[in-house]
Amino acid sequence: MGIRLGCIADDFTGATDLANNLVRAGMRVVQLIGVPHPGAPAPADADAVVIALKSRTEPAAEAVDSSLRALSWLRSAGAEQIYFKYCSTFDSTPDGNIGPVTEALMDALGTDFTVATPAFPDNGRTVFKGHLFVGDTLLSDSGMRHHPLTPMTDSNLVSVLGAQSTRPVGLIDHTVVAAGPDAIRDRIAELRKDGVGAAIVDAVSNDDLVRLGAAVRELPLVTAGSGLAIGLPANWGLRPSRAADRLPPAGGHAAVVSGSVSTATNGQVQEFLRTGRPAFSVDPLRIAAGADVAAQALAFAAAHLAEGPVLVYSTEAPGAVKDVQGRLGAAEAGELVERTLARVAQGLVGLGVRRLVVAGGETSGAVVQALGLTGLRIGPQIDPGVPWCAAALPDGDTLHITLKSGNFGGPDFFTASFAHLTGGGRQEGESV
Ligand SMILES: Nc1ncnc2c1ncn2[C@@H]1O[C@H](COP(=O)(O)OP(=O)(O)O)[C@@H](O)[C@H]1O
Ligand SMILES: O=C(O)[C@@H](O)C(=O)COP(=O)(O)O
Repeated sequence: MGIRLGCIADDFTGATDLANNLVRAGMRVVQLIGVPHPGAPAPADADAVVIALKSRTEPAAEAVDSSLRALSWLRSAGAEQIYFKYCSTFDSTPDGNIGPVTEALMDALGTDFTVATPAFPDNGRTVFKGHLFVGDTLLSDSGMRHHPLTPMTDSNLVSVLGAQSTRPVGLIDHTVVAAGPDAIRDRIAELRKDGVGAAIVDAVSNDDLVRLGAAVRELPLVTAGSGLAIGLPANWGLRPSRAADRLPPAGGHAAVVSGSVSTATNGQVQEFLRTGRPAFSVDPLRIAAGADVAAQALAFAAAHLAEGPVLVYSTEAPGAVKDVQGRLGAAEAGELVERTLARVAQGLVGLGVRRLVVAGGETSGAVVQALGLTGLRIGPQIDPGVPWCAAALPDGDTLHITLKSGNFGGPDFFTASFAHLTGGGRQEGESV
């Protein structure tokens, strides 16, 4: 039998976030890094496969191409329904990539309608009357308005998605969602008749997502943040279970690599620094000036790894990031930092790090690719949306890794996360 749910995630932290929610809702999930070769067999015993792409900030045509290749592989693996996962803060630009990828997947699947909701109430993302809230504030008032690559300045998702789509975008509002799956199905039929291609769906609670999950059972394509995942496994008779989240015991040194400039990550870096633990700051302007910052970071790490987790970070507050972008260009600065942090991660593994926290979706993509990881096994949840994972390094050794979405995780995530791993991982002298 093939897989049931085939998922395409537009970044790597988003992929583990989705896999985590599916596992918790009872699915056996395999996460693959990038699109497998066309003939590669589907993993045995998986209910869902999540293909992690780094397509969120690619040019739209490239994002469409990689998403369609992922779709083609997932269909050949037997997927009965496709889930396009994007960020719970709807990270995108007027050029895409949520709209273009959604429409390309719809065309390839021969479907005229899909739903769109980034709601993830467990992490404070709710959608009401089509407007996205991050905690108590509108998206456009949240830290996301300063995002270096995908600044979000409009909270009205009907207009945000509309600007990226050729088809009309509609709304399934909360009165309908609250009325249950039949009411949602009726509204979908109505919107379809009006020629609407995609509808933003309100959801302010997990119950809303469960109702939506039941209502979209027959849709070939759903698009969402990771929240909708809690409502889908039940469509195949699956129930929540903790059996799927056990990982092998962890060992080796611990380190954190942070290229996220999100508000929550800034707080986590500040908290780590406040505790006086070893931390190395990566300055993009020094990289641009030709300094071998990766080598310097690794020399620092080598001297401090025995003390406990070492942090290497480029995380800065919005003002400093804007300044760097003004001098180097936003894309260029991003790439420069990602390349450096990926080299740092490679070097850290060379120094014996086997428990690695990576913060930021783009950063995670660069790190995971540089480490040559091809798949992740999903382990226990640290905070909503963030699980520990285990991966085989190219030499066969096991690396425990967590890919932390920028705005997820508690203030002490960079130390508290390590306590969620079992095994004799702690090093002598380590103070976590
Ligand atoms: N100090 C910095 N100045 C400019 N750009 C930076 C800086 N630090 C990180 N970046 C870049 O900003 C982007 C952050 O994106 P990401 O890793 O997805 O995390 P997040 O979305 O949480 O901010 C990456 O491309 C990263 O390389
Ligand atoms: O849905 C989410 O918020 C996350 O899964 C996610 O995709 C976050 O991306 P980054 O903020 O770039 O880590």
